[in-house]
Amino acid sequence: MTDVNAVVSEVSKLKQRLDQAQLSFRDASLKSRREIVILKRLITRLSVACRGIDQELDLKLIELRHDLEQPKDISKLIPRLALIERLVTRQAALTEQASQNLEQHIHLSGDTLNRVRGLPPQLKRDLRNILSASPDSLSDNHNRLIRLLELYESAVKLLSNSTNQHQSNSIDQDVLIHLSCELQHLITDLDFTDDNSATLLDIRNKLLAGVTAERLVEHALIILRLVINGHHQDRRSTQKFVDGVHSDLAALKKTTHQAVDQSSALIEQRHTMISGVSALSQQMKQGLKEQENLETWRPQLETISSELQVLIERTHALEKRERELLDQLAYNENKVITLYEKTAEHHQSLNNQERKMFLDHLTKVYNRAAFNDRLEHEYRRWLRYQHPLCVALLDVDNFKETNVNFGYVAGDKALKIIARTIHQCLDDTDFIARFDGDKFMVIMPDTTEEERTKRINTIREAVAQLPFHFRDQQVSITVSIGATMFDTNDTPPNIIERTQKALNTAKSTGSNRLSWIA
Ligand SMILES: Nc1nc2c(ncn2[C@@H]2O[C@H](COP(=O)(O)OP(=O)(O)OP(=O)(O)O)[C@@H](O)[C@H]2O)c(=O)[nH]1
Repeated sequence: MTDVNAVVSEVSKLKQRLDQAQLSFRDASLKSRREIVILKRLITRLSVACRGIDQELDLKLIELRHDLEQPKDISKLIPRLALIERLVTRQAALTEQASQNLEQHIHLSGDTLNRVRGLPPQLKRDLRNILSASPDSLSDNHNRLIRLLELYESAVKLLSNSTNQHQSNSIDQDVLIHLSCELQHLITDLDFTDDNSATLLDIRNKLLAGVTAERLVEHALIILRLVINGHHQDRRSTQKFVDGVHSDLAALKKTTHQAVDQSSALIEQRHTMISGVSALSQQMKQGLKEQENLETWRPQLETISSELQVLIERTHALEKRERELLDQLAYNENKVITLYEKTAEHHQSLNNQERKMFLDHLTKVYNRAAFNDRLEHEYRRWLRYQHPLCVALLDVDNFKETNVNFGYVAGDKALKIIARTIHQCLDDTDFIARFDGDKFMVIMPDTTEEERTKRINTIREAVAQLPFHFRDQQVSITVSIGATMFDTNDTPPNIIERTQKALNTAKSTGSNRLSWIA
């Protein structure tokens, strides 16, 4: 019994242990399933987090996820997990390295940007903040990098804006100076003798002193208005003149026509009268031949006499009308003479206007248009005769200073005196023109080398000796000269260019110099 009881108790213990073992197995298997779920979730998250960083790691994670879905012995996956662990560890090292590189690049690029000039202070402050921050993670560095890129973008925009603005400003400035010079030339070519001369002088002086773009446009508009008004005035006065001539001619035509009609009528009447006189004379002749007794002839004679009397009276009337006709013709002749004088005057004033178009209004020497004409003319003569033909360009030295120190009115005065002095040093066959601003061109045809060199040097010395007095100061003004001769294939444009080159050489060696380019 005891054995049986012992066996029973043993069995019961065994059963309890079996139950316990079963319970623990169930627990373990439950735990294991939970752990597999957690592992799966972890691996899925890891795949998502690491996707694209390392291809091998991506592949291994995909395989592991696939295996985890299979009813396999988990322990078999341990080598795979170990491999993934190695790959992840390797990737961590690589990421650390990349992070350090990124950090270095951020500092390098930041320093480069910091050295760029002209950036606004706020941008520099932001940049310093980025560079001084200590990043805790790769994503910190990513954020810094993004911020740095934003600063670069702002800097590039700012700099390209200011470059464009600078370029467009400098282009505007060049265009402005060019337009201002053109406008000055235009003013110089306008008529300075009419009511607008004060306005034109005022504008020219302002342009010389330098103007803004808005002012330039305003001045250009004023000049345009003056030119249009002048044109209208010219048109009106020409119209008036032509209307006057036209109505005078119409009146002349009418009176001349009447005179012609009257002359024809007078001729006819005279013809009738002559026929009458000749008939009476015939009657008298006949009577003298046939009549023997005067007393019987008397009544007939008295008729002839009274008819003659009538004819005489008609002749007087005819003479009176002829005199009137002559008066009318004399009046017409006077009218024609007056008309001729009027048109001759008009012709003269047109000629004067044309002459003025070729004169420089300030210095009263010829202007550039006249110079171009004359140079062309002399060039054609030179082509034909091959005589020595010298052209020289004279430029007042440092003339800007004269304007700046003593004002434009003093500058104008100096230009006038210099032009006159150059003119006085020249021969009658020479030619002088104001070429541009403070530059004069001289053409000397048919001179020997000695003559032209002497003449040019005389001009140079004469100008240098001019006693200018501005604001109680004795001022010395000099000119530099570039000269050349027409040769072989030369044409007017390249001669002008060569005088300019010669002048530049003269100027490069100082003031009051002469330079020749053969
Ligand atoms: N008073 C006055 N000045 C003029 C006239 N036309 C041009 N100018 C001035 O003449 C000066 C010419 O200057 P530049 O020829 O460029 O220079 P510069 O001072 O003479 O110097 P260099 O020619 O190098 O010796 C400018 O200041 C013009 O404004 C004018 O009709 N009257």
